[in-house]
Amino acid sequence: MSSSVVQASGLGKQYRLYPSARARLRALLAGGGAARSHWALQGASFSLRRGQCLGVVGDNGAGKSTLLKLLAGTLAPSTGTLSRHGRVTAILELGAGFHPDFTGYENLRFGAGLIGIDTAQLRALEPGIIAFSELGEAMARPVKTYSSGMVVRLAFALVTAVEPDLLIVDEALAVGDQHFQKKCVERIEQFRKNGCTIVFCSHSLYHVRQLCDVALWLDGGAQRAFGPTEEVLGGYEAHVRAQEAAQEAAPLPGVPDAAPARADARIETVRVANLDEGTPPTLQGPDLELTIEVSAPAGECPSIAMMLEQAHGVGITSTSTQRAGVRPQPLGGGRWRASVRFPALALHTGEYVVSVYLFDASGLVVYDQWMRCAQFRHVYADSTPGLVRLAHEWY
Ligand SMILES: Nc1ncnc2c1ncn2[C@@H]1O[C@H](COP(=O)(O)OP(=O)(O)OP(=O)(O)O)[C@@H](O)[C@H]1O
Repeated sequence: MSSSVVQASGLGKQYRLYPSARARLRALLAGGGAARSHWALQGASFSLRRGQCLGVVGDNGAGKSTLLKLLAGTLAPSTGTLSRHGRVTAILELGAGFHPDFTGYENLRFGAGLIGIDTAQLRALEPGIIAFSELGEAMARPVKTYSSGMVVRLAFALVTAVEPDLLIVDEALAVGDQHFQKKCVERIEQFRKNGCTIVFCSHSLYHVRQLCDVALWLDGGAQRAFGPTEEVLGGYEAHVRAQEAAQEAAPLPGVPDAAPARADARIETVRVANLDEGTPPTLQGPDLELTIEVSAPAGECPSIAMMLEQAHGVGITSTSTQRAGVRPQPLGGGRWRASVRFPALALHTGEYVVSVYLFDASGLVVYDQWMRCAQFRHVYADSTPGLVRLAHEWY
């Protein structure tokens, strides 16, 4: 038997938007009408095994909540199929189903029935639920007298009283105080250790990195990527940076404009070693190695330089043969070659670009420049946040 707990195929949710409530009513009564169709989610396809933790990421309005509600069964899909195996518990809009005039005890009984806990089971579970919620005598008060944090505590304690096969968690946990958040995360972690499958939606990429082994990136309702967390978040972070830098491609700092191209002084080829066929290609292996061939005016040994920067972000480092005190290798006929290697490239997972420069012998005149001429993806196995791994020691 397959160990898949969730299997989604082509899952989509379409809403019909009407210009006014009156138009909506008219459409309901008479059929048709001027509805505009809006796809909150389209074509989500993935499967999750027992014990996997999925992080759902994306910009505001990307369709994350819609996907979680479909998985939880509180929304019906417009397209596609979804199969779920075992007990499903959703921590969505926590406490939204509580009745404000009922006491904590009454809401507990009422809520337990809704999530399939019968009276005998609740009797056994109730002391543990109340202890976890830390509500004590407040349980006898109407829920309308509770703070939002107290409502979340009661709801979380109830819905997690029985360990599910699939746990769906949205950002509701951000409501509680730090002490309670920690308890919630510990309980979720415990479930996970016991083999529970978890779907977790968050704007905090840090938490997605900490908790999830797979991630799904939604963009405008469409599934952009699904796979190992670090690979998906790398793509999503590049997208976020691209949006931030959308207006201008920042010029590289400190490099003057190139002189008009001359036939006898130009960059001929730039080659990055060990790239695969992807778009962008991924660097295979830990080293970044670049080989540059140029033409230079007769009798002049040029300086060859390169700059490495984030594809959508900051410059990282630059180096030149002149500064390094290295003479490019003469190939004859005014052609020169230089190679540079960054052993065990000390960058975290992300997309990077290389620009290459040809300077005169003094390193002052830019003969030619190939801006952002090679883009690649670098994958570093450890998912620590940040850009670069600096040498350091803890003591
Ligand atoms: N009931 C609804 N009727 C019409 N459109 C809706 C409805 N619910 C959501 N949408 C739309 O569907 C899209 C996806 O919404 P959703 O709430 O799933 O996004 P999200 O990724 O969870 O956003 P956020 O991060 O801001 O919570 C949005 O454009 C939203 O306006």
